[in-house]
Amino acid sequence: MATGRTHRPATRSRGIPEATVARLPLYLRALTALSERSVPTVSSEELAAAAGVNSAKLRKDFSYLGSYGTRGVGYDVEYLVYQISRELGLTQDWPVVIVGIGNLGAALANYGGFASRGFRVAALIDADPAMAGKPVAGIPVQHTDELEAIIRDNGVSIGVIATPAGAAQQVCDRLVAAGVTSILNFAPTVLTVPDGVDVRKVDLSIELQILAFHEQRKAGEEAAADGAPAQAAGTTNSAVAAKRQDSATDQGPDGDVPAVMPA
Ligand SMILES: NC(=O)c1ccc[n+]([C@@H]2O[C@H](COP(=O)([O-])OP(=O)(O)OC[C@H]3O[C@@H](n4cnc5c(N)ncnc54)[C@H](O)[C@@H]3O)[C@@H](O)[C@H]2O)c1
Repeated sequence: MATGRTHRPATRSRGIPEATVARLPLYLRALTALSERSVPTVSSEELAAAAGVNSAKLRKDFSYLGSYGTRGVGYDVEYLVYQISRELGLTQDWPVVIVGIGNLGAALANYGGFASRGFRVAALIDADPAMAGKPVAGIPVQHTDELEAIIRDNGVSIGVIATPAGAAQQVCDRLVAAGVTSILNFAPTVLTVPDGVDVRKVDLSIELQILAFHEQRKAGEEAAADGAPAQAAGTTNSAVAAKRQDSATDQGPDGDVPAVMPA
């Protein structure tokens, strides 16, 4: 059914570049921590350091939001939290379904960080009939037979896939056909979706491979410093590492929106 991956312009319709959008959650996380400590204002340098972003880049990003701060005072923390939350669409409640309630799906269901950021776990869905009705994180698991009705009844637009890779495309197709337009995919496979559907892929093993690449390079540099012949850095992983510097990317090797930007 699906014919191609999502192609999105580098700039959103309201004129905010995708790279800026990808950094907004980093600012929000840092600002939320400041807000919890009742810090009223923050300088661009302090906030940039807390978010792990270059301060000139931060000022440029905030200019897209129309937020320029006050010279000598900095940015108003509460107002910036509100502004970024509004920009990210977090001032409204987003019902989310998780499909595949095994080790990972159950861990995600139990994660309190979704609700505190405006993502309500509306339903947990699994194909195993033995799991139907069993509560996970206080929510009874529902069978996949009910997937379409669950999406419709809860007005769900975001689906999380935590099934084995072999089932992920079929689950994705059903979610999309039922009306889901954003998918967070944890299964180690590339999903094919129609235009208008956004897919974000999370793969911790890719992150580990990138760390392995850096470990290998560090070992090579240390060996070179000790006078030994330098190890050929990244002979197996360099292509992956060069492409994937982010923790949650658009799926596919051509993912262009790093979620964690280099400083
Ligand atoms: N992205 C990451 O960093 C990361 C980390 C760990 C695991 N994973 C992946 O997440 C997935 C789940 O891992 P796990 O350890 O929880 O596996 P698991 O075997 O514990 O759970 C998988 C669950 O999916 C259900 N399921 C199977 N087919 C289904 C279908 N068609 N519809 C609905 N539910 C279905 C199973 O009944 C089971 O409950 C795997 O693809 C794994 O590779 C990704």
